[in-house]
Amino acid sequence: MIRFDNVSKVYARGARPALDRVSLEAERGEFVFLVGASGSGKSTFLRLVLREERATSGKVFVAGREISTLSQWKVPHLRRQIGMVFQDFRLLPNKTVFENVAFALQVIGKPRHTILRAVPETLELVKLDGKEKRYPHELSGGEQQRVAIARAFVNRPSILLADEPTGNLDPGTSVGIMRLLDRINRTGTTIVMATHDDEIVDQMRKRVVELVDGEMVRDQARGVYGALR
Ligand SMILES: Nc1ncnc2c1ncn2[C@@H]1O[C@H](COP(=O)(O)OP(=O)(O)OP(=O)(O)O)[C@@H](O)[C@H]1O
Repeated sequence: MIRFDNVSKVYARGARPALDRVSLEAERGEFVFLVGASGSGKSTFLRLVLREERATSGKVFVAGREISTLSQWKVPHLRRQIGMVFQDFRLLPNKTVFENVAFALQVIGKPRHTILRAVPETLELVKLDGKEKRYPHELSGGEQQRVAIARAFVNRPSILLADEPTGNLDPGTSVGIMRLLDRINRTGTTIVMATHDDEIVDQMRKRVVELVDGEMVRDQARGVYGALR
């Protein structure tokens, strides 16, 4: 589903690579934690999958296509297959819960009847049915993140990328968010989650990929946050 072949990313000439010869394959339906210190290259990895950046060298494959050479006009089609969740939720403050989720379908031209079916279904999945009419400021942080996840998933993408989705949440709320991501993963969605949350990584026992200064130093099945020594 996602494959990196010897991928490097250098942002400015002369600077050290943000990603350094990374090779990795994530199959359909896998759950991968990306861990590493601040600046180790986690967000760069996610941006390359989304084609927000292009690899300086190496090849990036997403859903069977080599995307580093994908022409710009095909990028929106690529992004429809990928949902993205952020630490800071990024909801539209002047839209209700329903409208925030519906908007993701409107911008890709889905018909009204699809929206009226898919949005309630997805809000039920994230357990926010009954709160459709609330505005983001009327929700807790955990609820806002559920809206953001509903928005990312409403189009049923094959890949969900999450950049520190529990970074602004307390431990109990984070566990709830992880249960939800786990449920989404079980529908066959490939998930790559960048995180600093050691407790969550240790609880979930999923594949762990660790980056240090852009290099992949560990790829561990059913892994933990810190390497076992
Ligand atoms: N747009 C950019 N231009 C230049 N350098 C960048 C850019 N984005 C990231 N970098 C550099 O690339 C390296 C990797 O950054 P990246 O954001 O991928 O790390 P990260 O692991 O996601 O960090 P964090 O955990 O703090 O989010 C860092 O040295 C950073 O300064």
